[in-house]
Amino acid sequence: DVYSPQYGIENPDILPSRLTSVNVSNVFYGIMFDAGSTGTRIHIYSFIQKGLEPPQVDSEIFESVKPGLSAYVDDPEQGAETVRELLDVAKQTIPSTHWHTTPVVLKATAGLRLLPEQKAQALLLEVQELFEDSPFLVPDECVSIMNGTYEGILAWITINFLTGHLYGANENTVGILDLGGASTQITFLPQAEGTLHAAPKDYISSFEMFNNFYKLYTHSYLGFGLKVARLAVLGALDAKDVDSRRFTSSCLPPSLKAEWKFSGINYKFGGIKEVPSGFQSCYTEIIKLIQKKLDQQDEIKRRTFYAFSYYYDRAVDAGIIDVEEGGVIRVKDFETKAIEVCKDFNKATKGSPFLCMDLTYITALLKEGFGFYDNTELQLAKKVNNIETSWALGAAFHLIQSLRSTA
Ligand SMILES: O=c1ccn([C@@H]2O[C@H](COP(=O)(O)OP(=O)(O)O)[C@@H](O)[C@H]2O)c(=O)[nH]1
Ligand SMILES: [Ca+2]
Repeated sequence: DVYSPQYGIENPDILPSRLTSVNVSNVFYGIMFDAGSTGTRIHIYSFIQKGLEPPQVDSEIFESVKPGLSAYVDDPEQGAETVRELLDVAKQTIPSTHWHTTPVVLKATAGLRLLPEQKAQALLLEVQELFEDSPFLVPDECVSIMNGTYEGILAWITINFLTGHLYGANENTVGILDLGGASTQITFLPQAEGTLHAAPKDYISSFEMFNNFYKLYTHSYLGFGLKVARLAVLGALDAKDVDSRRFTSSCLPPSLKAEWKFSGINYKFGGIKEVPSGFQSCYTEIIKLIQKKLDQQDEIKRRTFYAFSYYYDRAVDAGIIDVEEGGVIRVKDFETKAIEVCKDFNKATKGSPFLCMDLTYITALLKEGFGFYDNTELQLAKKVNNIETSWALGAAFHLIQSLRSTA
């Protein structure tokens, strides 16, 4: 793909009619749907652009519904209905004069990647028909499954844009860690020459955004998202006799018997009374799923990483960070909390019986998977400057850029 952004006046189709002079600030909108494995979200952005400068984000409206599209695997119409509800928010918030110039796009991630191709396509087709019947601008490939490389790159673009690292000097860019329900991404801009050589070839991707060129290290690990990892720990992934079995793990309260629904399937699960439960046995269980499965780069131990999605949510649930503030933590804070939670299931797992397992998984993923030090600092952030930390903003920028270059 080659992107050649052209700022300003080239494309009357996607810019508001007020754009007649490059000296005037211009407002325009973009709608990005994130069809994740655990939920569907709409991001409605308003952008301001001055002259030939790259666009700035003015504001974001964010709404979400659960469960995700993949839960409607056998009822695509109902799945599209959840998207319609969110699209109504866009109609309520974007001035109708701008509807026909506002692009609407949906990108699905790991939940749909894991479905049989035909079922995923049926869901996407329903959504596409919905978009085509809407008053918004519908670009080519308005509805698709995003590849994991883009998921990482676009989240990296978002965070570095929001933290002011995108233009000019690249030395201080930050890395990103995204932990979804079904997949997880790591992305950073290598500074060490050795990283570019040591990395598997397909982990290095070149990307152009707003006339800057980036050579990024990025990879999406399918099946390593938090919720699919739970199924892996329980031995329930691809199990045949799901209805008749109860899946167990030492990462769960020993006396627990419960049910859990993911991606439309109901799982019976519980703890084990016969063997010792707790952090050590849980960690041993989980390490088997992680060891030697992920690429490790030495450089990441010394770089700044922003971590969000389930890294953030579970840190909040565990009381490591404040739900509004986020903050800087160290990798070992997840481990310390995991040990505490796994020791006293009754005390600490109110809310979720999975907290011990999830914190232990996150600890193992960071240390044994990516190879972070105990002392590596992580920036936990849900929003930066009031905008969601997610690949969606990067995807909206990318969309604007590609619409302009093909106009
Ligand atoms: O705009 C968003 C989108 C997702 N999430 C978080 O992402 C995780 C869920 O991942 P998702 O459903 O996107 O799964 P994926 O398809 O990425 O594996 C949860 O922690 C959500 O809170 C978020 O914080 N903001
Ligand atoms: Ca996601």
